[in-house]
Amino acid sequence: MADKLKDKKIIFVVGGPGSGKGTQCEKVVAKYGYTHLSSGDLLRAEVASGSERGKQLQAIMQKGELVPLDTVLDMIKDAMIAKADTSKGYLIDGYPREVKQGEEFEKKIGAPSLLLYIDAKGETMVKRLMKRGETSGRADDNEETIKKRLDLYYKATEPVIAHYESRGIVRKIDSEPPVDEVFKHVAAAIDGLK
Ligand SMILES: Nc1ncnc2c1ncn2[C@@H]1O[C@H](COP(=O)(O)OP(=O)(O)O)[C@@H](O)[C@H]1O
Ligand SMILES: Nc1ncnc2c1ncn2[C@H]1C[C@H](O)[C@@H](COP(=O)(O)OP(=O)(O)O)O1
Ligand SMILES: [Mg+2]
Repeated sequence: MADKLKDKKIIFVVGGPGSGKGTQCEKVVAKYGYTHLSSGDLLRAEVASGSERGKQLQAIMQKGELVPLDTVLDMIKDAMIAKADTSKGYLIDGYPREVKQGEEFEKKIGAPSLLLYIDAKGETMVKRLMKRGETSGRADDNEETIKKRLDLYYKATEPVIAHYESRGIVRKIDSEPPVDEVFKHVAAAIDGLK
């Protein structure tokens, strides 16, 4: 089955909570027709299903912690396979969140051609998440959980960027400007892919 994923373009989209990963991914889908898979969205869909596993995931996410690696990776892989016949390539949003996740992904699926590093200041991310929390209904968009998510991002996820830098596939995108401005740089990075 995983053979279906051979030779597909893979783009990792990495950045802090509220940095704008999901926003930029939607624009990439519209312009380039890539398949957008957000690990957070996949997990929230499992929670919404009301399954026993969903209840366990909800408790972890509400605390701002990472769910077990195998759970997320299996979900991403299944979703990739489900779209393989029609997909030009994949935007993997919110994964890897730690170096080990990247290593396991490469063992089971394949190597990324590009890592988009969506970068915003801590205070910007907090402001955006507090605003998003007014309407998102997300159990983790509250002050206490946001702080934990940010701490975990700096501790566990930032090292992911350094890990891929030596391969020359990291493109750092300043996500402070307005959305369309940020997207120009995202598009330039994708246009640079062979
Ligand atoms: N460049 C930007 N300027 C202003 N607001 C932004 C920008 N990018 C995203 N946002 C807003 O910030 C919030 C978080 O964006 P989102 O794409 O959900 O981030 P992430 O997926 O990285 O958590 C959203 O409410 C979004 O509308
Ligand atoms: N790759 C991953 N590994 C472990 N847990 C993950 C994960 N991706 C998402 N989660 C869990 C923990 C996160 O705090 C929560 C929300 O993730 P998200 O929707 O990607 O957040 P955001 O888009 O705000 O960065 O889901
Ligand atoms: Mg998101």
